Amino acid sequence: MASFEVIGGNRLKGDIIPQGAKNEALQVLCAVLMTSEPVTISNLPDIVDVNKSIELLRNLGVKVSRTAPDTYTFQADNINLDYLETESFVKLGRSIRGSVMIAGPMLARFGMCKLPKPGGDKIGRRRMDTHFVGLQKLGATFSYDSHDSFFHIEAKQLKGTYMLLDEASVTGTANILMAAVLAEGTTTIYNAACEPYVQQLCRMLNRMGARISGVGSNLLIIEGVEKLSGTEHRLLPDMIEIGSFIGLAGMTGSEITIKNCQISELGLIPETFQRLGIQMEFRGDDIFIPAQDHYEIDTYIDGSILNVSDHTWPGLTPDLLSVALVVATQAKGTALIHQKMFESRLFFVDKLIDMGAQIILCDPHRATVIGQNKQIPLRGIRMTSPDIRAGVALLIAALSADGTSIIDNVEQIDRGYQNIDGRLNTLGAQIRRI
Ligand SMILES: CC(=O)N[C@H]1[C@@H](OP(=O)(O)OP(=O)(O)OC[C@H]2O[C@@H](n3ccc(=O)[nH]c3=O)[C@H](O)[C@@H]2O)O[C@H](CO)[C@@H](O)[C@@H]1O
Ligand SMILES: C=C(OP(=O)(O)O)C(=O)O
Repeated sequence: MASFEVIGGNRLKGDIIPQGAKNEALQVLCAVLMTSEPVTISNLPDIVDVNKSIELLRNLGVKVSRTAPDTYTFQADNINLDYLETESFVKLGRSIRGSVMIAGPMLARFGMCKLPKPGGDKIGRRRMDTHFVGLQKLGATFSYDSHDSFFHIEAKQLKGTYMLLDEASVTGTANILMAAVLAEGTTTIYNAACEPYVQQLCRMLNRMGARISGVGSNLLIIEGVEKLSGTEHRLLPDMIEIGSFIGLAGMTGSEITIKNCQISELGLIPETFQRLGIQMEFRGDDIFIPAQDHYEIDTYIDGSILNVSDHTWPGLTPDLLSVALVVATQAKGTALIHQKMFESRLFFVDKLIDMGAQIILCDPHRATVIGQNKQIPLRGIRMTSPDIRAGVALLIAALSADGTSIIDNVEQIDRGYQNIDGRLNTLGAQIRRI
């Protein structure tokens, strides 16, 4: 198990380029299975989850060639369905969330898919019903083996239909959408997720010959086509990494420019951090954050306490609430952090409390944070990263703290942040991998 030793208290300075988006990568990598022609994807981050997805594709028989450090060409013209029966598939499938998104493409192209319950963060219940109910509505038959947690789905011919999803699941929408693209007739998906990840997947599929309209809304209409062709696709910058860097800059009083952010795709993320008191300027497509000795949390118009909560897109993504929470600990003022979607994502506040933060965990979903206005800095301690975003929030806390911290289990952070220690050290951080 790897750890970071972090010497806190340094101000960072300089430019940083966000990596390509992890959660978009996991979707579009599965979409290469939709055609026998070459698909080139660029701006792929070199992170554990993406590399595991690529390994999964390679093991399925996809030809993979790396043409630049962040660019790969994939050709799924000779898929080995027997791989789905192997131990290697079970192990790899269980280790990442993204593996679930092979279901839609495999079903559409090969009439079947088997897959183990996917991995990803342990942040509460992560049910898969929306995925499989949607695929069943397209005509697939489905079974689940609770002994080995295996899903099995098959269909001779998928048929378009109308469906109203019971929740706007991000990966569920991607799965159903990919199956519907090659179904016979028209599919309407209402209450579809519309995160930039899903929008990018739709744009990529349309370039491959799909006929999807309503992109960016929660009503997708898909006219089925017989086959798709190859394409080239570039990932958006990772909006969660951009939000993490904004929080890092505010918390450590650093002057940082985050380059090429595609600001128009960030939704409420910049505004959320502005309301927590972090100043920023949009300079073209860069976000400049000036060094700030103090920052103050906004209140509502009537003076009541700010509530930072997640919502399906275009609401605030749940993946940034841990960072927002840590930022609030050193602000002037009080905020309620309300994580509506996941019930086990706020427990990491124990570590922040050990560092000296003033937080009341009201229940598994809500924490009240009383900011210290940087008058009492956090103290460095030893802690373990429970999940990817709590891990990065703890790293930000450690970088702002007095003294040295050790963060264990940084494999969680490595799942989604490319060379985070190296990149932050070039800005003046002191992080050592031990
Ligand atoms: C690989 C990937 O892309 N992972 C992301 C994806 O996971 P993933 O696609 O697995 O998450 P889902 O969108 O399916 O759902 C996330 C959680 O929110 C709940 N839920 C969801 C929609 C809804 O309208 N109401 C509701 O309560 C679900 O029951 C579940 O507990 O989306 C999550 C929600 O943005 C993000 O945290 C994950 O980083
Ligand atoms: C929860 C996350 O990822 P995953 O769905 O891969 O566990 C995340 O990216 O914050």
